[in-house]
Amino acid sequence: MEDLFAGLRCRTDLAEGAVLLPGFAEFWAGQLVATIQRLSLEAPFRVMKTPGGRSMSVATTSCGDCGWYTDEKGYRYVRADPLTGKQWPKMPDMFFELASAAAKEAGYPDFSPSSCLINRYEPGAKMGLHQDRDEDDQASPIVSVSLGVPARFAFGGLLKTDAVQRHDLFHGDVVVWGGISRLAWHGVSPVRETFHPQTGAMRYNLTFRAINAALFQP
Ligand SMILES: O=C(O)CCC(=O)C(=O)O
Ligand SMILES: [Fe+2]
Repeated sequence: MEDLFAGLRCRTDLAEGAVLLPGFAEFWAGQLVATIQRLSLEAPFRVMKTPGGRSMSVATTSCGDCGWYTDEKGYRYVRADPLTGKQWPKMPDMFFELASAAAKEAGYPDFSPSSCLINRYEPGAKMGLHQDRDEDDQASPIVSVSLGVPARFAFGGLLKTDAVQRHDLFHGDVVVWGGISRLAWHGVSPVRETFHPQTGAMRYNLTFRAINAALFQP
């Protein structure tokens, strides 16, 4: 479903340091989707396993200096893709510029992302409430871009038990959280079966993070 109302939905402060920017990536969105397809030829989408052995419901890949990874060895960033043995694809300039611009708009003018996790949600896929805490640089914010079919995003506080607010995220929406909200709990409800002209039944999410790649294993 096209988001016909992006222009009517307003910038929304979710918490101190956290903001929803409706439609911020709309101008780039078509090209972002095409670029994801190209990147996935080099570093294919795959379903990763949690350290406890459970399959994630999203399929993922990465680009940039390092990529987030999970398997029986734990959650971590790796400089080479364990599936192909090759470096992750370089982060496209357009990705970097979009993420930096969104961070600047949200009040983080110095954000320099080094890793972009690409999540692909098919109908029914979800992401349980979690914190993004595997990054060495927690002074930098997280920039999260939604593409394709909509999803219901939950954004809570610093404690798992804190109340969550829920927002529908549409094609081109961006959420940024950092500062004292950097470790806020967040998650995505199961994606409904619906259609988007650019992605079919899929939702994609780009999650930009600043990592000091030199600290991470090959
Ligand atoms: O898909 C989303 O909107 C959020 C993804 C996320 O939180 C993550 O990859 O850590
Ligand atoms: Fe996350």
